[in-house]
Amino acid sequence: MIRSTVPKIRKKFKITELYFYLCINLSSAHSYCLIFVLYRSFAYFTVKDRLPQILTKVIDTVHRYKHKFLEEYGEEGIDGEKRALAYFSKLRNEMQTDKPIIPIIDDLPDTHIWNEYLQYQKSLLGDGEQPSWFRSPWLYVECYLYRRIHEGMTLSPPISTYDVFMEAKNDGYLQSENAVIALCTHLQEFKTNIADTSEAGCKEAFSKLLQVSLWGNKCDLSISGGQDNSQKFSILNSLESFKSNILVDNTESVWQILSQKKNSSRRVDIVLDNAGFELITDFVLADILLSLKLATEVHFHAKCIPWYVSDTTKRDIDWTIKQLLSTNNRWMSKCGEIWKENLKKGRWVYHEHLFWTLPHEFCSMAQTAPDLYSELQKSDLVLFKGDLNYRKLTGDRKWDFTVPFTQALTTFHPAPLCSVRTLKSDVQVGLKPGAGEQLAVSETDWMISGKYGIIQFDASV
Ligand SMILES: O=P(O)(O)OC[C@H]1O[C@](O)(CO)[C@@H](O)[C@@H]1O
Ligand SMILES: [Mn+2]
Repeated sequence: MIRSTVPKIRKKFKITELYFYLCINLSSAHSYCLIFVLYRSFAYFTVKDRLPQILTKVIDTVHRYKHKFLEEYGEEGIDGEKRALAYFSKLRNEMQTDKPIIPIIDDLPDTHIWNEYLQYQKSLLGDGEQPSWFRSPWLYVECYLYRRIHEGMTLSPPISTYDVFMEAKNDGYLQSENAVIALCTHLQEFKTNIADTSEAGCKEAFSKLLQVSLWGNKCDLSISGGQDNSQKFSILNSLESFKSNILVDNTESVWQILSQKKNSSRRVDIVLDNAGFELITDFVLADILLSLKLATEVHFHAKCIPWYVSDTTKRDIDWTIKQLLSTNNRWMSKCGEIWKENLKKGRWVYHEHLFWTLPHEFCSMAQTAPDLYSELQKSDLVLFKGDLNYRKLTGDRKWDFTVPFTQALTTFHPAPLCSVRTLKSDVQVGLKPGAGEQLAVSETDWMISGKYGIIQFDASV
């Protein structure tokens, strides 16, 4: 059991407890209710069903690419494919039979950090106990799975650099094309009249695009187990009706911080989440930040390795801009041109750091990745996109719903920051007394359905 070093936490169901109740107490009548509650935990469902489903899709993808590997690398490509498939089948078996978590054996810059973290997990258990797939914190095992998938490819040359989620990410973008067109059109048309737009009009435009970026976060391929989860229609017309689903809306504070010194140099950082439609919504937001002179530089932080199926890597950014440039839709290609130029001229800056693909909570960033922490300290506002970032911001603990966001962040205060996230896991803070409980009465899945969202700000540094 992981213990928090911070006060006022609610105990989180650990997979450990759950597994043992299921195995040992199934016949005991008094524990029946408990089993039921635990059995319904999202963590358990994720590790038992969703992660094996994702891994099965990876196996299928690598298998389907056999001919491409043969074409590209000859027989060695086939050997690589076989090695990767054997690795993934073994990994799936380890996960499904609750084998101990084993050290990472590839030789990448983060390998030793992962192995030290495993030692740390061991130290939290009793003597002789081993962390295993069902006896470890959810955040850790889920991140570990993606790192093992990366290891599986790394150890399978010559196909090592192939992104096993690339196809799903690309398809997600292509299936969202109508929504992308609507958004690019909206942005560029707004910008043609920007000089005549009042302060109130600018604020409204910003607020709208911040909401679009929020709802763009519904489209992740991890929650859907790798299945299509694209945005099929424009969300611009639905914003008004979605507004009541924003449980914490600190847009006003975000606006205040950005508009107070308009025209002076200001840096906004966006810690990106998913590629596909969500990435377009983030680019649109970054574009309006510059166009409204709310920021002079936007810094993007992406993942160095394929992660949580749909998370954005450098390849996804390049691919997305290429796609925009190659269409014959006027506004899409215009967006592509402007965004490419922004990156070239340094108005948009791309960053990668391996800390984003570690299992660590963000409150350990200052120790584990001091260079990244100092980089974020240069920012006037850091936007954290998505659910996984929220879990890491809050340490993925079962906080009381009413605990202030600033308290759940514990020591993580590099700069004013804002989480823009749809709820897809069972952690939420900063709600009004009774609000969470009331939602739970009518919608048991309110924390995991993606129907609700937050724009949650914290200014303490
Ligand atoms: O892309 P996001 O918003 O970080 O969501 C990732 C998903 O993966 C999860 O970790 C569950 O697998 C949830 O937190 C969330 O549903
Ligand atoms: Mn994601």
